[in-house]
Amino acid sequence: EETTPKMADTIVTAKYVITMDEGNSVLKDGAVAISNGVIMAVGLRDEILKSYDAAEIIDDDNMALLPGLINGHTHSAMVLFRGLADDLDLMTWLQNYIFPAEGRYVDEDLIRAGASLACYEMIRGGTTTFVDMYFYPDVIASVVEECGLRAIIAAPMIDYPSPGFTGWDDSFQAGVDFARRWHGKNSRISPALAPHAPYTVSFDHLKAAFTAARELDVPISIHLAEDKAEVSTISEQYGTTSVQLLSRVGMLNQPTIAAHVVWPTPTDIAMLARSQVGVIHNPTSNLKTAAGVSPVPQMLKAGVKVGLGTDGAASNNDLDMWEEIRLAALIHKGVNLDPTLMPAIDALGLATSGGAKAIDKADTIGSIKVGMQADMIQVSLDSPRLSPLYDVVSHLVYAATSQDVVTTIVDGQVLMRHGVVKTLDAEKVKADVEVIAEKIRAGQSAVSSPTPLSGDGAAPEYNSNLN
Ligand SMILES: CSC[C@H]1O[C@@H](n2cnc3c(O)ncnc32)[C@H](O)[C@@H]1O
Ligand SMILES: [Zn+2]
Repeated sequence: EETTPKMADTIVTAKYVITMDEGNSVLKDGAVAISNGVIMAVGLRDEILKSYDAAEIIDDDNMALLPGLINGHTHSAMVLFRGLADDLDLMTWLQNYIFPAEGRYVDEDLIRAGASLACYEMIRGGTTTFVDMYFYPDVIASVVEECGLRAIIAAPMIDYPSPGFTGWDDSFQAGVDFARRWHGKNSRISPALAPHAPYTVSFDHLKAAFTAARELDVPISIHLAEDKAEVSTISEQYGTTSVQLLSRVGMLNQPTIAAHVVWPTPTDIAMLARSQVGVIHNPTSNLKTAAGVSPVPQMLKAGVKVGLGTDGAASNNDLDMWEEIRLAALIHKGVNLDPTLMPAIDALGLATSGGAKAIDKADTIGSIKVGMQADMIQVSLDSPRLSPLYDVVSHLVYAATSQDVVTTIVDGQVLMRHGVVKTLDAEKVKADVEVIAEKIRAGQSAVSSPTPLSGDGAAPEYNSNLN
């Protein structure tokens, strides 16, 4: 008996639909119907095409369809500092090179150009949600509004003079104002507060950020237990660990996105497992700065929510989540001498369903299920390097690259099709970046050596080269 097809906005078909639902089901010859930015049906291709009609039908051959990737920690506009300072330990990199460069060059123009380049790179590579922490968050939010991505944008708070701020008081006030302005303004943009790290924000100020976040009903984003220098500093200053310091502050009982967590103690891991903290693993950045390797399998076993991130492109040096997925699948096998750790599906989970849990958004994104937001990507399986195919998840984790992503959809809106980003003009993005890069080149050639720290425990010299 003929029934009238229901109307959808878009139907996307795929040879494999990798749902990342509770059972990690993979649907062969499947399809998804989207209406008003939400997934209204998931099923077999023939059934969906019989039951639904749509203005746009994306019915390409040989595709994997999966949830859009979630980059749980980055500093988008730092793409402008890509390659500026490499092969350094974290604190030397940060204090002697990056903080001074930020003091010298970061302004609204840099942030607009950098965030646009970062969003272009993320859409191209299949990232649909990112968690950002950087200066001028209103500018970042306006770029995200225009390009169609989804983001948690955390306003920076730090005790030292930094771009746009003379110190804690005005960074705190600006962060609170930002959160108020963007709360509920755009369903794709969630504001957050970002006290930078336990070693750059005092105990009282961490407490103030926590109290404000609770009152404003927004999450916290923070760097935590990243390297051994931080472990020593916090131990000397407070006689405890960074995780337990956050516990004293009360932050473990508040939705908190904690980046890195390379050096948790067993007690820290048990506390994190009972907390509202999501940990974001940043394997490339941690390797490059020689911070170490986060004990992710141990945290997952204990029940900690773990997602995946790139960190900024100045320590990565790109925003490619496929590289992070592969590294997360490989590195823990190697350091633990155990090939069964981090199987492919678990590594993919860090960037999708698990990442959504870590950033407290699992009820809306991270899996392909009826009622979820329509954030999904198509990966072409046509490349010779993906042939032959026996196990699609194995190929996505161990063989695919960001260049294999051909379609990126957020909130039902097609941001990239056939590998062409539709919401940002690549030529304009590159031209705008080049204007800023020229200023940075000129500035760097005028500075013969990095700004040194003026002594043990000196404040980061953000503004040392301003004026
Ligand atoms: C206050 S805005 C964010 C601030 O964080 C700096 N940053 C970038 N990467 C890292 C990292 O791995 N650890 C600590 N801080 C980092 C960035 O340069 C900004 O100053
Ligand atoms: Zn970071």
